[in-house]
Amino acid sequence: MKRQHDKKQNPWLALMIGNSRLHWAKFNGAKLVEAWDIEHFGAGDERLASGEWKKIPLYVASVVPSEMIFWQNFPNVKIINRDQIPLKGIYSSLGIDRALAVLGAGATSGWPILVIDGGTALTLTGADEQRQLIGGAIFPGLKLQIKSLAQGTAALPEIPLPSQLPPRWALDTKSAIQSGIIYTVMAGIVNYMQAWWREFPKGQIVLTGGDRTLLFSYLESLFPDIAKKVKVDPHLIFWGIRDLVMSH
Ligand SMILES: Nc1ncnc2c1ncn2[C@@H]1O[C@H](COP(=O)(O)OP(=O)(O)O)[C@@H](O)[C@H]1O
Ligand SMILES: CC(C)(COP(=O)(O)O)[C@@H](O)C(=O)NCCC(=O)O
Ligand SMILES: [K+]
Repeated sequence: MKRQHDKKQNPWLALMIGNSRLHWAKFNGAKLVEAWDIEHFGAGDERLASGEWKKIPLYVASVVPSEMIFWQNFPNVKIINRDQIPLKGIYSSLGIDRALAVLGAGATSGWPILVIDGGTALTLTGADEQRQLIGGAIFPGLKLQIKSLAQGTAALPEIPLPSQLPPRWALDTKSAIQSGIIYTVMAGIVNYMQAWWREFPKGQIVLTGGDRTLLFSYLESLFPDIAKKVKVDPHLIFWGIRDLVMSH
């Protein structure tokens, strides 16, 4: 990527296209000034239509290939792809969001680093001190698990996620779904965390994604000592993009 702006304070935009939402950030140089999420195919951001915003460099990464077609033609767009990510051992189909989040987490918290991204899918992605991808795991995110039960059964409704840990032993359908999804997800995540710390005792763990706050509050209730060692950062992907933009 060629540097488009010599002055350290110049504005630029970052867009991460996820499977549920578009994640936007505006930077002045290395400083993030604003971040916001918008729906796919929802009301667009009217600022983008303004002439001023069209002059600002826009760095786009996407895990939804069909959405990239629209943004490719946007003025001043730089597409971010896997070849630009300074991590070793990246496999050819690794999600660019996972690669950027690990890069951003390592750049801000240090290495080895494990990122747990509670997005549409829940992903775990680790890298060691040599910035070598260790690997990770993918499973359905909280909302997707709820939706899949509602879609695949006759009697199960699509229920909301509680902001606090629900009771484990449920006596109604809504609570039973909440319990089943939340306790199994948390047990699974903690199992991965413990395996991570066995292999990398000084390794960092950072939670991100749309469900980060919920996941962290469940973690604090269930495993307070583990929660103390885990960070939460909504902007890991943007720190990864910043790392690429500022180093070129
Ligand atoms: N306003 C919202 N719209 C959609 N999902 C949301 C919202 N607020 C929180 N979430 C949660 O965020 C998760 C999606 O995370 P997000 O990081 O936006 O996904 P992606 O990066 O895959 O687009 C869902 O599981 C959902 O529970
Ligand atoms: C696993 C993902 C669907 C997660 O996407 P998200 O939930 O953030 O929208 C995405 O990172 C992806 O499409 N990955 C490709 C497969 C892989 O990473 O191995
Ligand atoms: K994500």
